[in-house]
Amino acid sequence: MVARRGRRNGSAVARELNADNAPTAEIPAVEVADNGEQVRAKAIPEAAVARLAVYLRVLSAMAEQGATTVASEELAGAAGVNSAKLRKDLSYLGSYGTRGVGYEVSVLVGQIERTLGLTRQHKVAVVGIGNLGHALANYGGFPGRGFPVEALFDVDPDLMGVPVGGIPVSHLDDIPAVCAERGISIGVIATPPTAAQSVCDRLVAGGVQCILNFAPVVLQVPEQVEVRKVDLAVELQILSFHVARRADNTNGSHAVGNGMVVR
Ligand SMILES: NC(=O)c1ccc[n+]([C@@H]2O[C@H](COP(=O)([O-])OP(=O)(O)OC[C@H]3O[C@@H](n4cnc5c(N)ncnc54)[C@H](O)[C@@H]3O)[C@@H](O)[C@H]2O)c1
Repeated sequence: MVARRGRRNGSAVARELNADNAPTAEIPAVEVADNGEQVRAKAIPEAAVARLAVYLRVLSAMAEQGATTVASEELAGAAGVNSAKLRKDLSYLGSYGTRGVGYEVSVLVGQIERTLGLTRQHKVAVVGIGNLGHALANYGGFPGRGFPVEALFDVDPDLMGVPVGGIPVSHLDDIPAVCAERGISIGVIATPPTAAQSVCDRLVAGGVQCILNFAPVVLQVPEQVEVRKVDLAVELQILSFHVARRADNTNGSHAVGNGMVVR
């Protein structure tokens, strides 16, 4: 992950957080002390934060199937990481498991949810209801993970009032009022790049604290607003790099038997 900063209107900064996982970026974890106060705990590397989200998905599926405990090897295998990395990641939460038993699924789910700030719902608005926006608005998997889509915006007159995934599309100009009224905390930008900055400004004016940006453009935001940029082309380029590296026979994957590897 790369954080870029730039100046805007004097004190405001441009901040763009890319979706790749450079090992240096760290996120301070927040813990709840015995007296209920939130205290800063150990910083967690950005890449580990991304893996925590994967562990949570796997653990939630295990809990649904009735599992109460899980061995680190089993959780690591299901999450596609090696168990040393898993144990290191969970140690950031102060979770070390019990020898011979492993981790208590419900306890670990609670710890990861608290660390990722998932103990409350984050309402999402999607702006730009074209190909990508339609897919995101129709995707049923977000609400169950704590991210209900509660508002949709576009400028296309043909889309105004039309429900997509059950939510009627509103006009771009209504972003600040609707976001403030519905308590939207995450804005997803799926507009053409030329429109992305003005969309972003409206989301920020509506009190949105986090932006997930699919448009291929760097956004200027106030310091307190978090931006993540999603670029599938970059992911494909990273895959291409690994394929090229494998062709050179220099990759460092760990064999775990039967020719399979975990990463
Ligand atoms: N990051 C990725 O991996 C990835 C993948 C696919 C697309 N994209 C990007 O996502 C964006 C959307 O792609 P798409 O294929 O859905 O495009 P699309 O043309 O199908 O949809 C864009 C939508 O944005 C709306 N729009 C235009 N100006 C607007 C404005 N000012 N305010 C609100 N809405 C506005 C249009 O009416 C349209 O409905 C593009 O920027 C594209 O480059 C990124």
